[in-house]
Amino acid sequence: MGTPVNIIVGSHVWVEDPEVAWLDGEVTEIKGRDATIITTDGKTIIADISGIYPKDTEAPPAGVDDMTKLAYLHEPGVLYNLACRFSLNEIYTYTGNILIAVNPFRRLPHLYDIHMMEQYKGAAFGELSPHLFAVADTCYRAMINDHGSQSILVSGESGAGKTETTKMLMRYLAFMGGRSGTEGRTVEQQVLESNPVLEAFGNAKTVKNNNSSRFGKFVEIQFDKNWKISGAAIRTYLLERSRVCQVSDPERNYHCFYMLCAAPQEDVKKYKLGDPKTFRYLNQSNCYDVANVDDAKEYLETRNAMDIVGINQVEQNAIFRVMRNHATTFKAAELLMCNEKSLEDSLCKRVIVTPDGNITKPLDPDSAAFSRDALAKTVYSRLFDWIVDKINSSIGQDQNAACLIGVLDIYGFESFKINSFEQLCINFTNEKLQQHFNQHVFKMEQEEYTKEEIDWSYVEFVDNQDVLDLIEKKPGGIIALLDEACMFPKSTHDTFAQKMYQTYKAHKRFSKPKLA
Ligand SMILES: Nc1ncnc2c1ncn2[C@@H]1O[C@H](COP(=O)(O)OP(=O)(O)OP(=O)(O)O)[C@@H](O)[C@H]1O
Repeated sequence: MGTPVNIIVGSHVWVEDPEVAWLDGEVTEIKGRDATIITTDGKTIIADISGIYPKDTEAPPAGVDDMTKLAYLHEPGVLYNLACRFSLNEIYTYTGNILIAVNPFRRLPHLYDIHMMEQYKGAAFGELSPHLFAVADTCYRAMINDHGSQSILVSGESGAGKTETTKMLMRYLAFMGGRSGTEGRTVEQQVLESNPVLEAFGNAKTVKNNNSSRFGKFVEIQFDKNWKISGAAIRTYLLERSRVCQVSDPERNYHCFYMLCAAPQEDVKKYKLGDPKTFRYLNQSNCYDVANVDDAKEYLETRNAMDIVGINQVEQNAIFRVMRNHATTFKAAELLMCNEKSLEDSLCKRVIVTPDGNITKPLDPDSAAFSRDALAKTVYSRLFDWIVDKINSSIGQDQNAACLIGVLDIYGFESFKINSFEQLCINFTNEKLQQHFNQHVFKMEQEEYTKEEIDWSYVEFVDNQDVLDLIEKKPGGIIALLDEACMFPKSTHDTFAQKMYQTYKAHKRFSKPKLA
């Protein structure tokens, strides 16, 4: 995007650098497609002319508060602008009506206090410094003025600050639409207070974030005809199930397991607990503690938060009993309140149905371990859904709500050394969101330009419809192929991979890995 410019000898440019991403410098020579650049820090770099970008030498040193004010809107220009602002503690920057937040990794309480909220209340968008309160305020006013529901999408990679941002957005909406002087706990208080419970069961320490949300969340705040909050609902998506049985160093399983192991003595006895190092699902990683987190204290706080969101003592007991089902089948059966023999049989034996009757066959240890893990994952994810349902019924929904504001806090794109079905789902979701974004920002903008007969040929963007088709098309997409493969008893990972290589041989969005 931006105005195309010719790069000539003497141009100030950005050139890619493997260590610091981009370096700025001056072009001293151009031979064919090769440009020689002397960087500001004295390096000489020869780069292909298509990979260098013009630098705006007249840009203000403090950066600009809206990227649309940049002379050149390209990656190095955007990053440099964010860096200039960040060095002055300005963590927010606009791109039109989109807000970019850079994680400060330290508390900035003055940014979010009540005085700040007062300032943004009713201020026109862009009038004050970029801030998430401005986004929430615009959203609230748009709901009132257009009488229409609104939503805010919070996206970014793990650790970028999505959950913190979501919490602040909710605080602002509660500030605008909350009811004062109501008896008991208000809807908005309950929504905010449900965070510690959801985080105990849905968050874990990962490489990137000590408190990483391992699920997506859509919080719907409902408003009545006086534009006061009248109900709320929390919907969750894609809880990472594999973490329940598989954790690699230096990550942890879900926080609640470590909290439970650090519970007071009477609870430790009741749930037959012990040192986390003695549990298979916890000891696959050497990480048991998180810096500045006291699991014993968190346990008590979580129980307290459960009281607040309406999960009673009997239910809390049941939750912790179910969670603590991974040891021997004897303890698991007792805690799950089921018959020990039936549980053992269902994990260690397989029933084959034949015309002459059923044959029961013992499973080999690997297959039995697979059944055990499958049970643990299913139980945990159902428990999580149950907790979310419980919170929702305790908060209460307003069936007659006039409008709602939704805040979506969902995983960003993920690419690990080993990626599973979970990453496929997460990345597919993000492709969908990307398309929605494209449609919203670019396609609508182009229509506006066409209507006003303005040339928009320079507004380029990559349409990802072909990526979506590759994954979701019925029939022929990857999900459809996988569905089919799951129905063949003889399918293996390998036969499925071969099928994909063959089907998508010529697809430009699909490539076969070089190593098997
Ligand atoms: N606005 C902020 N002010 C101060 N600290 C912040 C802010 N945003 C994020 N942080 C810090 O960064 C950490 C990670 O942020 P957060 O958990 O919101 O990331 P996330 O994008 O939701 O990550 P994940 O996808 O892994 O859940 C927080 O625990 C907090 O310490």
